[in-house]
Amino acid sequence: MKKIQVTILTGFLGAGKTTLLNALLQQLNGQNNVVIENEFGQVSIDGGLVRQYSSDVYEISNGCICCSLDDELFDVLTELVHEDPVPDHLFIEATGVADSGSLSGIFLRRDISQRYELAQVIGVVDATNVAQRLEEAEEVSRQITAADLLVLNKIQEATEEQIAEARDLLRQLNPFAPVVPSEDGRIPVSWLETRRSRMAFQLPESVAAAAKPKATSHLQQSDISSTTHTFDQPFDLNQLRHVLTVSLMLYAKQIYRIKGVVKSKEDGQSYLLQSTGKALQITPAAAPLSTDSPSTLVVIGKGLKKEAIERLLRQGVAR
Ligand SMILES: Nc1nc2c(ncn2[C@@H]2O[C@H](COP(=O)(O)OP(=O)(O)OP(=O)(O)O)[C@@H](O)[C@H]2O)c(=O)[nH]1
Repeated sequence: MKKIQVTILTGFLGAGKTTLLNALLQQLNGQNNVVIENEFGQVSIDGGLVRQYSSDVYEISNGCICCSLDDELFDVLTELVHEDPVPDHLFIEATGVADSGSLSGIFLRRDISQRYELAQVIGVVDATNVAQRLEEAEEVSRQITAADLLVLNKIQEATEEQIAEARDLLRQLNPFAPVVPSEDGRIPVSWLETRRSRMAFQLPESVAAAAKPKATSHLQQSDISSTTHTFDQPFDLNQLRHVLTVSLMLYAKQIYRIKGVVKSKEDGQSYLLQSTGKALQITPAAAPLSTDSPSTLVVIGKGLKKEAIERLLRQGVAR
């Protein structure tokens, strides 16, 4: 029986996993691919973005699938093998703080490995900030170490020194994985061809240990958290941009990521808002994103205080 090929995308918050996934799906257009989107916040934003390129998207929000191995992920994996036709390829976008070792471990369990083959773990790295992120968040080195292929993304934004330093760090942490540079997640689709993940050769005992549901999730141990903010009133986008640009400079060590949809007072349209580090993008939403409120923003970082962030965002609401 032909097994479903699995590619796991890991990488820290905002490194470019969704961008890479969309770039790959565009190139694979017409193939029978399925996507599982796992997001850190309570509200899924990426699912809507990926759905532009794949109709078969399963969303698992509010929790890491590497921590809830017995729940939603298993349900989806069980459902997929009953699809007709059975998908050829499953892409899983892990959350930015996922433990890729545990996630890969699931595909080595005997019941799962009968129908699925872990082809590759792709680690996405932001060339402009990987050195800093390695110091700030312990998840980053684990994600890099567990990858079969490392995509060094955003190289057009990075200096030559940053790229050289990033390459050195990646080589030290993971000498096995080829490093592919990319702009906006674009890599040749040939990198997906017939591979078998290095993780697929782990010893059965270590696999079983890795894939065991843990009493406490690593998110409970991590000091990274998310807050979700919904607004019925539209925003003054210039004002919001100003407030956020200043805040991202001031709180660069606390706010890792903001993403969501905001409605503009000026033209009544919805805009996609994304920040990674100090970089902020507000662009027209290409497709309607299914959020319950006209504006929904998810903020991810360390030591976040919901009320303070809410006050800050409200400064961007149109008067
Ligand atoms: N300038 C620039 N921006 C990029 C590039 N690749 C991705 N981005 C932007 O970086 C932001 C984060 O990209 P995503 O693909 O959503 O990152 P992610 O890793 O999926 O993020 P999370 O799911 O939140 O962990 C978005 O605003 C992208 O448009 C790039 O090569 N250059």
